[in-house]
Amino acid sequence: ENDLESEARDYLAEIDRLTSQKCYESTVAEWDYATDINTQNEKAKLKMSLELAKLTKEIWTNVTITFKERQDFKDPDLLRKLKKIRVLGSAALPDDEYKKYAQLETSMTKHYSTTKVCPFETREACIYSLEPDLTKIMRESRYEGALRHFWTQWHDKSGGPIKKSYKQFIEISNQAAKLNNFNDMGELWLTAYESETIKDDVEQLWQTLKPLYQNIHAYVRAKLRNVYGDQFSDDGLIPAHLLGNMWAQSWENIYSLMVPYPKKSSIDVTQEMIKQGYTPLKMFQVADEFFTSMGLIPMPNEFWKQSLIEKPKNREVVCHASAWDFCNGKDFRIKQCTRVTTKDLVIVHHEMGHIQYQLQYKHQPYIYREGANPGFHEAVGDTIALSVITPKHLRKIGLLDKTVPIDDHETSINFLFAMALEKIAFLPFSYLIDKYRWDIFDGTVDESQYNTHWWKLRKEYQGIKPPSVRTEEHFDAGAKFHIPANVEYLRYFVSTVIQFQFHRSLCTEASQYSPEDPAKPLHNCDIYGSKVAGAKLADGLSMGSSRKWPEIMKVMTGQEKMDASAIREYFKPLEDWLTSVNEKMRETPGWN
Ligand SMILES: O=C(CCC(O)(O)[C@H](Cc1ccccc1)NC(=O)c1ccccc1)N[C@@H](Cc1c[nH]c2ccccc12)C(=O)O
Ligand SMILES: [Zn+2]
Repeated sequence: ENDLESEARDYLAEIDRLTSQKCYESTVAEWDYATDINTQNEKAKLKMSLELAKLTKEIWTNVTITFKERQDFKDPDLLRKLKKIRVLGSAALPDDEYKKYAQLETSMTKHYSTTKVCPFETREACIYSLEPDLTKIMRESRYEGALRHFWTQWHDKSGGPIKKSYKQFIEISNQAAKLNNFNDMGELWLTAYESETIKDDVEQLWQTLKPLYQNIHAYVRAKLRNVYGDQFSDDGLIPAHLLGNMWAQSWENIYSLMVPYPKKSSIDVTQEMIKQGYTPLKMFQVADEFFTSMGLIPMPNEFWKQSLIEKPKNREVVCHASAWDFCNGKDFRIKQCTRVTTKDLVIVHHEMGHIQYQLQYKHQPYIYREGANPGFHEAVGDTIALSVITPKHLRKIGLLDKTVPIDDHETSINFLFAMALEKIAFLPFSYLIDKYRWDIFDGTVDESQYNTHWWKLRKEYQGIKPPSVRTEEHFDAGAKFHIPANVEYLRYFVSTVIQFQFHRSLCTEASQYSPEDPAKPLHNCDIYGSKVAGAKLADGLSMGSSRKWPEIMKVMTGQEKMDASAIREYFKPLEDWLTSVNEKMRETPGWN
């Protein structure tokens, strides 16, 4: 066998040890900063981040010089590892450029995480935070003036001030991409999907699901017009501040304004959770118990000791939820400013899904300790949450009264409608975030058009409009965490589609669903306690990114492709109901 090949294998093993140690130190510094935003922690974080970048670049240099494109290497696994190491990302930048890049990203995220806004119709101090204050107001308030005030305050104060930084950040990002032999950073991001056709595949999925979205949009528009009549004109658009969410990305919070069958149950168990004295810790324990009921890995002791699951009172933190792998196979944490709500119970499962994935692949070499593609990582927790949120499961854990009927048609429509407000409404949003950034990265749009382009896409894909006049003084995309924090977003669109494929496959495995059996519809499936479903999920997750994702998709679902058949099957009863109801209301789907 080629002795250079065995030398390469030994070097890669050495990389594992070197990188894991530096990764641990850098992640600790990152955690200390994210859970206590101050100058000292910021400096330490930036210092460690630069050191990790230097090490990564050193390894890349050795690999590319010593083992440059060796066609004679036979071992496919070795070739896969070398190919992955070659994509350096921002670490390709020269030190001073890298420092600027890291500093910009840190300061934009700090700005987002610490922005405060002023109260409505009172003279109180301007100390309202996004979490929990504005999130609660956008969820609960039905007072249009207040919704408009807090929407405008947040967008003006969080986005506008970082516009210049973002422009610089884009430029340095593209420099990094070019150093990796890509045209722009958008292209580099897409390499994570290892597919020539990912953009076309996503566009195709969107075209398939767009009619269902437009049906939901038409129904919601009609119902909101009944409540906020004067806000509506005949342009067919929905004002963005009326959808129960600061970014109009998921609409489940306005369910109570438009329940299809009001006499039947709903899946908003927030009141019941409060009544039963639920705490954030209890929510995490309930989630952990779901995973272990399927034979999956329990959260380790470190997790319970080190996680930060409530917003501290005495210091600034990055409240946007995240799940952390400290690269040493032992230390895993979640940081979440948890509130006792149904939505946060779903988010707890979402975050714990990330940790479960990290636990499942922790034995993999460092280079493979990631999702099969970024969408897989986002889909794990959401797939579990699809079972948790069913009336059947909520009953099992005592959050839905046993006497409440759950198998009749009306209850199903109520449930599917609530799920569509979360999942279907989310599709155009999760698609346009990166379409927007691809257009900036590839130069289609420059900073003089940042806000115009944002609202062009928001209208075209979501059929929404801003509640107040927006100009190029503003930077409304910057009001969404993932833009200042520079987190790729296509992963959530991919996740929304594939989580239903995972759900259908695991439900079949758990004999909770069969296409022929009308008594076992997909939306009623709860895989809780199914060891066979757990084993199938673990098989896929434990592979990390050691194989191309279609191979792992096949292990988990029997098919290799992303396809919309599962999500369409899940929502089919609702789609039929919506079509007929919209016709009766003479509500024509779509907008011009
Ligand atoms: O952003 C999140 C959750 C945060 C996260 O878990 O995805 C987090 C984002 C993040 C990435 C990088 C740095 C900081 C934050 N991702 C992770 O923690 C994570 C962990 C391991 C691997 C990959 C990502 N959700 C999206 C939308 C979303 C998708 N599914 C959901 C379910 C419930 C609630 C929201 C969502 C949002 O809020 O717009
Ligand atoms: Zn996530």
